[in-house]
Amino acid sequence: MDVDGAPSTPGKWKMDKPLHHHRHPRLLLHRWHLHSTLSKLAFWSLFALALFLAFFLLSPRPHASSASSGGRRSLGMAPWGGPAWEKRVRLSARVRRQPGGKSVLVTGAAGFVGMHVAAALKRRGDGVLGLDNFNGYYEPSLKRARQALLERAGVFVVEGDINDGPLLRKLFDVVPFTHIVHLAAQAGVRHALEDPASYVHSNVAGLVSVLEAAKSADPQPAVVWASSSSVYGLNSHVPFSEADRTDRPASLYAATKKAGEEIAHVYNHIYGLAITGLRFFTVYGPWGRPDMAYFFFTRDILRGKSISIFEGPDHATVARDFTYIDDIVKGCVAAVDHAGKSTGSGGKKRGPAPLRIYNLGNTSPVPVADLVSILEQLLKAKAVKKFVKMPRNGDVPFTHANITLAQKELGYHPKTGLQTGLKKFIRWYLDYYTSSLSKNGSRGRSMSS
Ligand SMILES: O=C(O)[C@H]1O[C@H](OP(=O)(O)OP(=O)(O)OC[C@H]2O[C@@H](n3ccc(=O)[nH]c3=O)[C@H](O)[C@@H]2O)[C@H](O)[C@@H](O)[C@@H]1O
Repeated sequence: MDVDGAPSTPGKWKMDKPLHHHRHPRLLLHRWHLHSTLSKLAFWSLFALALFLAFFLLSPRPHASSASSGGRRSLGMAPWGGPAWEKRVRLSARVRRQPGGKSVLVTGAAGFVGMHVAAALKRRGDGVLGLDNFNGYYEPSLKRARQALLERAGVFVVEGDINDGPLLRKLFDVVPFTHIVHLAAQAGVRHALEDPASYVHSNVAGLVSVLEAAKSADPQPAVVWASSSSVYGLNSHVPFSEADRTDRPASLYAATKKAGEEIAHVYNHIYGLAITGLRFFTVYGPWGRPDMAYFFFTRDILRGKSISIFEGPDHATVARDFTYIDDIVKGCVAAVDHAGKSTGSGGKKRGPAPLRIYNLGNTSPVPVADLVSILEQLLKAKAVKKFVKMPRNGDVPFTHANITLAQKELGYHPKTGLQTGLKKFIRWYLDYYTSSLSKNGSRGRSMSS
């Protein structure tokens, strides 16, 4: 027998196929050749199909975070590399203000927090390079508008994915970054029910990819990255302090952020990377994320569409420690300045390096119903409200940050109350979407936060 199971001699074929015994032997020989050829063809076609499928199944998935996956060509991403591209990368990352100026890679730079942090670092004279995969989790046009704003400020946002190891290595070949501010992630608590894999892809695999690049770089950068208040999960000890339990996440999103904190421990322990995790508490403000409640409540109130306000058992209010973007940016910049130094080189640890976690919240939780009242007042429009029992979707009933540690070690002092912060958001929202509608190409002219 040969590989496709065809008999090795025509005679044998003839014996195995008595129905053909009356046919001429040459005809039988011809038929056998034909059969053998077809069988081989079928075998190799199947083999090629299997290879093709395996390639697609094993390739990194093209979605997630404001920056995540290999396959940049299949994503239609701009190709990277080449002298002109390297020159742009170098120029963007060049420190303008010495001494003490930093050269920072900001992942998720076309995201909400990423754009604000990249702009703030650039403003003070640091060299800043952005990285973002511009995925379609929400309005890509909003991400492009943020990118345009950063480009005008002198920040080049490389279109690429945090899971693209060769790209990250290339960036570190071109620029010896002193810091990475890693903000690329698959955000949103409730969306994890619909696309769980995207959370693992961006928040677990993507983080590992970034830390791999950081640990191999020489010199190693210090890393500051976004964890989340959601890691407190079912913790009921208020206000939430960094010492509280975080082993009872209520959503897959929270679980991936918690996993990130453990992964950070590993890279600090084995490779001497200085790593600071920041637990953000419901960040809001101009250029925000359309998947967040304050944002889509605004849109729906203006359209006269009903909004659902979640309630706990016995109509208990659901509350969040809403934190204004400018306060968060100050916390991130301070975390960069206090990040300490990684001690390793060439993938080897040379000594202990700092590993820290800080809450960045506002310390004054506000019920969601009150958030809606403020929006109504600012928009001068009545919301069509539906009070509904909080679905089992990963949301937790309340968050409340204890920020003592960040106050003490980072000098973090949030200043903006919800009323003031939402006023700035609404001003931006109306400006952005009005100029978007008028299509005069001038939207997002200024940073309104
Ligand atoms: O602080 C955090 O760690 C997290 O903050 C937000 O998550 P969340 O606080 O759930 O923010 P929203 O999705 O804007 O929800 C705000 C509040 O509105 C409530 N809500 C949401 C949606 C809705 O239709 N109705 C409603 O009452 C939620 O239960 C929640 O209490 C972000 O979406 C996460 O990416 C981030 O990590």
